[in-house]
Amino acid sequence: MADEIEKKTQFHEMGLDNRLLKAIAKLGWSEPTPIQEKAIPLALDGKDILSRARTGSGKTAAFSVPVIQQILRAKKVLDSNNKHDEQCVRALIIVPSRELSSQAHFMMQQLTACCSQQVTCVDISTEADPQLLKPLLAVKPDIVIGTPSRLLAHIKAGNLDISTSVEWVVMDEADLLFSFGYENDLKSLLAHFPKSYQAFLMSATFSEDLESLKKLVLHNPVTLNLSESQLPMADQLIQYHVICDTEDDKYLLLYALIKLKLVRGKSLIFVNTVGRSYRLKLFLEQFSIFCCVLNSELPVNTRCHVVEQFNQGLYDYIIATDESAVVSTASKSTKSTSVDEKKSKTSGKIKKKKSTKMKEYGVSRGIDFQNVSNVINFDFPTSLQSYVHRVGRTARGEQMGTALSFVVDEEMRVLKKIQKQLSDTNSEEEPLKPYQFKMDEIEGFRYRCKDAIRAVTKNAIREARVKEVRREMLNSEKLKTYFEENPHDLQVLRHDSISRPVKVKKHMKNVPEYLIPPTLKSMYHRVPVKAKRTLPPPSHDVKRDRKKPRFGKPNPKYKKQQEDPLRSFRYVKTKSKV
Ligand SMILES: Nc1ncnc2c1ncn2[C@@H]1O[C@H](COP(=O)(O)OP(=O)(O)OP(=O)(O)O)[C@@H](O)[C@H]1O
Repeated sequence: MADEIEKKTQFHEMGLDNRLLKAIAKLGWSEPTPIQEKAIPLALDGKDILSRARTGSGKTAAFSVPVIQQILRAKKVLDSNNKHDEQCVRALIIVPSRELSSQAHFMMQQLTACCSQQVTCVDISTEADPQLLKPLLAVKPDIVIGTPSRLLAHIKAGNLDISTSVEWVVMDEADLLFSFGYENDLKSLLAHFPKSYQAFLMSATFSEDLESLKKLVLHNPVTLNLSESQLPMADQLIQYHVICDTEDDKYLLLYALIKLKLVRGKSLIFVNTVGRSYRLKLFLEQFSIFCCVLNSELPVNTRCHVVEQFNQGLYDYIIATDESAVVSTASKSTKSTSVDEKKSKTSGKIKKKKSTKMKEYGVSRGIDFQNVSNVINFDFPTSLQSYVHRVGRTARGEQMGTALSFVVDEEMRVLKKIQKQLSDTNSEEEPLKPYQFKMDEIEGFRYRCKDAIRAVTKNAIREARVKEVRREMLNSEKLKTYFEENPHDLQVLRHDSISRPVKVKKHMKNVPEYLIPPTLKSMYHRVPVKAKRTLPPPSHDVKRDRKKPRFGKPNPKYKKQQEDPLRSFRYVKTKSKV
């Protein structure tokens, strides 16, 4: 029987260079993920690949490993022929956003840690001015990573020539390249490609855009469409939904879950609009629950900074806005109603607005937030795609994760739809299990909660948004010289940014004993009170806290799960309101 079980190909059986194997070992990866196991050998065999694998399944390394391996191999051949001086750009990694560019660069750096002298890599999305990166490109790094527009800008500026030397082209998050509005840039870029090259298209979803790209870029490709589910299995990712009677109940529940330490570890909280992200941030801050916001309004520098700080453990909570879902629904309904159609035909403005929004599609999409224990859908997403991408920010790689969705009456229809779309035909269980929580047990919190909701006025939200802009100005490289010459302006700006739109209420930081529900008392006191927040705080490491299962194989020794209140919560198999 055991012989029948197909043996998994390990990294060391793929013919990889020792330096690469050493780097993989350093990352603590004991075995390849399914997409890596399939894609790496095919790529090393010279095949073009179109690959779809679920979010968080290790696609970045699935193309990075073979690219590095082939560069090492090519260099070995050159060395043996004494052609040491033939340095050139050999691989292009094309990504749809600057965040993803620096992420792919970071992964490349980690994988080339033991051969960084031999394989060089540059991320050209860091600087807007092509001239600033000219010296870095002049030495012809082996791998160049960037967005289509930045690559094109450097080609046009004469800093980069890809017409003869490039042997490997990768398009990561390929389906987004078109929806981010890069179609024309991509087509122009293609005109600079050499006649023959090996190409990989990586994506978490198959779409029409991907089909178009496939025709443009790939030659006779192998299609890898991993038939795994869109999200990790229930032993790695546990999904709950909780029905809230009113909008205020969402605030009450989140506040109580965090304060009662039922939500532990780093969490991403998703809302549907930018305004709501500031509203929630200001609400939570009154209870000394500090978090940062991530939305498409923020400049890309700030967004990268937020992700960096979160990954370093400076914050435990990010409130992310995922307008993509709202926008795509809006565009669909525009198509389906004749009245709206007329409107969009007559009003060029509407169309324009839509396309800029599409460019901003999902600021969190594809981002590898590190060690996220929980994804909380404060607002329920409006499509399956959006749900999958949000929830895919947790339980990444081999880690465990929990997704908890708050649902009010108006969101019930979408919940029902997503339950159906995600359900396993062999099981009667709903994928998003009902999270049993007795709201009346936290009634005592309601008075404080109402008070805090009231304090978040429209003015306070506007001030919070302005504050972000001020902060951006303070961090701006471009304004540095101006502030050096005008120190008074800098002082005023600094002073302004200290004030808070809504006051932190110190007495609301702690939960008095009488508010703790009797059923939760023992659990509440078992969890050690966090050390006073100083920067950097002790980051909550999921790896440390939770024994992880290997890919596809749950770890039987996994015990700590029972200690995490969210994961160990028992759900009752009664039908929810859905
Ligand atoms: N073989 C492996 N073993 C364990 N962890 C891995 C392995 N390969 C990658 N990882 C980790 O898994 C996480 C997710 O990887 P990656 O960002 O490449 O996923 P992805 O498939 O590109 O996701 P998305 O579609 O959301 O961008 C990363 O933190 C990475 O370090």
